[in-house]
Amino acid sequence: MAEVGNGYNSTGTGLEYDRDKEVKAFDETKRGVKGLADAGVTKIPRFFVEPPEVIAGGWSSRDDEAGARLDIPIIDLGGAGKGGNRREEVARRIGWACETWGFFQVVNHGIEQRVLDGMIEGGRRFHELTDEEKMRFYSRDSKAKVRFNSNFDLYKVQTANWRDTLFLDMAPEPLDPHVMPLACREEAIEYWKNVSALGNTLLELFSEALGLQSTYLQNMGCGEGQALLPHYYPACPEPDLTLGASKHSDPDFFTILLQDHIGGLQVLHQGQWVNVTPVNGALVVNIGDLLQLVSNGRFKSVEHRVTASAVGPRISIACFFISNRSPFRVYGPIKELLSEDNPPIYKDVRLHEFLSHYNAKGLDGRLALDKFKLWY
Ligand SMILES: O=C(O)CCC(=O)C(=O)O
Ligand SMILES: [Fe+2]
Repeated sequence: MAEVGNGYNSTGTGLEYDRDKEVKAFDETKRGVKGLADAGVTKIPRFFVEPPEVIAGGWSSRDDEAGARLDIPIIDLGGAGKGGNRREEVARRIGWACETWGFFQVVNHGIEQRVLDGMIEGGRRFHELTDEEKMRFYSRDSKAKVRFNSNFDLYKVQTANWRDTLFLDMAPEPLDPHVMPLACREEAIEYWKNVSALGNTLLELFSEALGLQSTYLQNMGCGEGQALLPHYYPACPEPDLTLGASKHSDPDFFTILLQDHIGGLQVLHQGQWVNVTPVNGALVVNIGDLLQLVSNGRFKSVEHRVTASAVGPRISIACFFISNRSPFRVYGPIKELLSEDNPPIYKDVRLHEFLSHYNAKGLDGRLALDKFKLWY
């Protein structure tokens, strides 16, 4: 049967379309999605086309019952430093946000606007390098501490995302600045110093919100590893057919995200997609699967996605807070949080077991943590 258009049902079994070959050819250009956008494609390749039901239902902000626009909580961190007059109140509010939304934005976080703007511009500069300069960093080797690619899970997933990413593994081993692209080196180092300090403050606040000693989560190594990911979402010629990032939850303890003014990030809240409206100067914080696991399900790792847009490029910088990657380190529900009324719902799991599960599946939107649930 002849294949029509670029519909999802064109699965690559037809004579005219060899999906694997097309995916490989795309990868081998080492130009990423930006290469397609720059070439002026008016139709996106079929392996980017999502089934319509995957895209449906989420283009606008959800309204609450009173008709007001619903958005994730915004938390003012002013006065929330150690000994600050708002510390307790802020810890409580963060605890509430982590239990109900798994996502919130922070303002008055102490990182200068200049540093935020510099990081966005650095990310832009990297992705807008000439193909030749950028290609030198193209790699799918997850051991490479600096790597650029499009769709880290390109060969594992059904449908690719309209996005390119630079990965910078900043910690626990310090990253040699000389291996970082000059286009964003200074900006990334400065932003990372600031964002890792904010990460430490958040870990203290998360600990306090859980009723634990301030240093509890830090002592568990929750923020020892940090990866900085400048993402680039080019303008898309057919934004209704694909996504910038598929529905997923983050396989880390938590993430701090800096986004530009374009928007497109959506959070799944009570079964509906809620837009995360860009707020100038704010940072988005979300709980990852490992914090859901160690908090025994109290903090929620919530699924999110990024829509594609005809307007772009959109730039965002994710900072993943992971552990020190010692493969045999075991994470499980924190004993102090457990009781007869709150028995463990997750198993203790070795980090390598946890991560290999994620590496095998890519961003596929399934609730990965369920695999580590205890059977009752
Ligand atoms: O770009 C965004 O807004 C979200 C990125 C994201 O979800 C991720 O890096 O895990
Ligand atoms: Fe994410």
